[in-house]
Amino acid sequence: VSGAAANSGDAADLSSAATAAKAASTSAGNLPTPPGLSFLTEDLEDKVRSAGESFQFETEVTKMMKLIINSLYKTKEIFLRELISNASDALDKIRFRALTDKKALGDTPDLKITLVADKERNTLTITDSGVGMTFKELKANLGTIAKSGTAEFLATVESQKNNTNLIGQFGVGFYSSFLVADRVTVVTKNNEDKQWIWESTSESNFRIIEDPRGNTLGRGTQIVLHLKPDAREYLEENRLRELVHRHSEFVSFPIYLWATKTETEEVPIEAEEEEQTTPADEESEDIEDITDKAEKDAAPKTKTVTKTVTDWELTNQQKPIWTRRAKDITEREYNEFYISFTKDYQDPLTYNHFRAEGEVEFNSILYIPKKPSPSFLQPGDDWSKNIRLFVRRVFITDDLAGFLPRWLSFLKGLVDSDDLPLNVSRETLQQHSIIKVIKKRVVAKAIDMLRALAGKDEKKYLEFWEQYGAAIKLGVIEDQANKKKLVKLLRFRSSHGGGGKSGLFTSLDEYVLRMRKAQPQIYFMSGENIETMGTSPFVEKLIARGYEVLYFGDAIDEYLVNVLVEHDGKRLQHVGKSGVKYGDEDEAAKTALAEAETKFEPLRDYLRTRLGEWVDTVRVSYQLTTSPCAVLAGEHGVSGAMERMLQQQVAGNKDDFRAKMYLQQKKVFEINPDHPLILGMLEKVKAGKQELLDDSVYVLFEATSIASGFSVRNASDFAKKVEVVVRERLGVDAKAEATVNVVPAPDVEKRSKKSETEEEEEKENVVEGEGEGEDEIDGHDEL
Ligand SMILES: Nc1ncnc2c1ncn2[C@@H]1O[C@H](COP(=O)(O)OP(=O)(O)OP(=O)(O)O)[C@@H](O)[C@H]1O
Repeated sequence: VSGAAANSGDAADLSSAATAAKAASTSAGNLPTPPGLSFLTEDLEDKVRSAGESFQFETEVTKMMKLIINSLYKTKEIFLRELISNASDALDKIRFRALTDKKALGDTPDLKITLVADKERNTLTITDSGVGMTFKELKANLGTIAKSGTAEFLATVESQKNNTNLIGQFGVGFYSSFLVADRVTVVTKNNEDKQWIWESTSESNFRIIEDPRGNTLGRGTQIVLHLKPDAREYLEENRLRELVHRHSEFVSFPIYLWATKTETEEVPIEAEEEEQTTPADEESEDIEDITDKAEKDAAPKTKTVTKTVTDWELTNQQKPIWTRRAKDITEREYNEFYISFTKDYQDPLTYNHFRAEGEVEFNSILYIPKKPSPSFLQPGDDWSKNIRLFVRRVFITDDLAGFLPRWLSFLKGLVDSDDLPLNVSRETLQQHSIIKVIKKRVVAKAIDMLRALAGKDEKKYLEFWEQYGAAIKLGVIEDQANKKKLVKLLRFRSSHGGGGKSGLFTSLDEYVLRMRKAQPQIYFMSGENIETMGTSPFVEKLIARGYEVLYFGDAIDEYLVNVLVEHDGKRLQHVGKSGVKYGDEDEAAKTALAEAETKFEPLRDYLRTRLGEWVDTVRVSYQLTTSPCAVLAGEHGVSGAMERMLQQQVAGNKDDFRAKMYLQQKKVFEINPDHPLILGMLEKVKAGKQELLDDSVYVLFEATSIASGFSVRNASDFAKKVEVVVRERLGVDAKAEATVNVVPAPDVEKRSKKSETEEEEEKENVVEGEGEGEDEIDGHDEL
């Protein structure tokens, strides 16, 4: 091959380069060239470098490449999984197209992936007969980052430097080639275009040239990786075999490795060889002749020889795992399939493989990942690609927006339908009645899977609950049809079994089983953490009496109780809200309460007036034990946690009248008739000394509100009143003021006005300083 001719650049040279390439393709590298594949020659690659049109990578791509190289250097091997997965996607696309366009497969009907390692040239070549790329696609797909959300992803990963696991959760795609290669050449041929060559050395640009050889691929894409010195292991057949088994076993197209193997063969023994081994003494006796003849007949006519042959070796199974019988598949196979299918870095938490029969027939495997995606249940999360749809083993789409309800956005898997037509259009797919039935069945099966897990393996279910509990709660709120089943999957921390941090999880059914005789309500407390909920005065009393209280600590719980209302005929009752009933209140207790109400009437009157701005009901309660009083939300009011959420809502939208209305609801103030403080207050009121109580009552009310889970209304007022009360307690004059000794600041320093150049210089220094890292905080005036 003439390098000079190939480099000179006119049309005649291109055709000579093409002939040269074809010739070289018959003897490339150390192995015989695989039949049916042609490779780029070095001079043709030189040609691309010198004559190809140059393009800049999008900045995002350069960032992505750097990130991949810096964070995945320890798991370089994933490049092969990524490239095979791209090849498989491209094969899926052409297979799908061929469903409606018979000519799409043309002269390249074999759908396959091949791997060829060339030790001499130090290249690994991955070829597929997939859909290929047009010039436009090539330039866009391998030069920009088309996927929305990638910028966001880049920011997340960058903020968690070297978080290999995080980056592993996203397919890193084609750019992972640069983990092992310092130069990558891509040859591609799409039915709609000519064959193109793309080339890059991972710097800021890439080149594209029309392939001077014409169409050598038929259709598809060939990726040539020029391996870095430390990536030579990927030239070893064994290593490649092992990687395909580990990461790409379940790719549904055949993956062939061009490999050597030793074969043994029986070959006839040559004539001379035979002579050497046969005694031929012509002088011998007849009798000996006969023996010799017998020996000669018995002597082997063939021998075993071993020889090395090079051939395509099929490295993967391809029979889709979901079409096999569940009892023949090991857990390991399910897990490996999951990893290759989702590109997760760890095994799933659980899975369900089933065949639906009846109205519609389909196979499905559903998986629950161990950890949800970082954007799980966040605004903007997109889970439309979580379920892949196949029709009779043919991949149809992985874009099924609306297939899974939001609460199931963590579920991953596939559905392979026998009933949908193969040429179903992706656009109208969602409206297809069969899809609607499949959807329903999948949701039902997912619920079954969770119920089975909860019933079979409580520990694992709680592991699930810790990660996805909010999703189940969301399901109860949003999925009316499945609400009943989902309620059974709810778990809450409870005062049963110790409370506090060790508070065990319980289901509502278990709670109901433990309910006391005549107990009419399921008691719960809400708040930010279990410690404060567990020590609130309401909970305290209930626990002291032997009742169980559930702790609702998630923001979503506030919405949940609005929808849940009751379970098994028992109303859910916030213990910090008006309306708690025990069911054992007898006539005697009722009379005692009525008497106490009358006894405390003067104090109740006084409190209603003093706290009238915030409280509309003051009542006596025997529900308090050691606490003198408690603040509750009225029946239509909201808990402290909800109040804070609403406050934020109002801060963001001043016109949110509904939220404002809730916030304006007055509270219920309960007093403990057996508490000495309350009795003392009653005495003072009866003696007409209310003014002595004014500040203390206010302080008591605010402090009790805090203990009951609400926030203090006016912190500075509260602090002032606390001071008043403390002064009283210490006998310090209420009007005495602190001696203030104000030290005046030094005089203004005289400075001359800065020249413009000085100011510019200063600005530049500040900008430079900002770029130098977070530690460099010295010298900032504010600090
Ligand atoms: N072998 C191939 N044949 C055809 N097109 C390809 C091939 N490899 C890559 N592409 C195209 O280039 C695009 C970008 O590939 P890349 O691997 O970077 O991302 P991706 O495959 O879209 O996503 P992922 O991150 O899941 O791999 C692909 O979407 C596809 O359109």
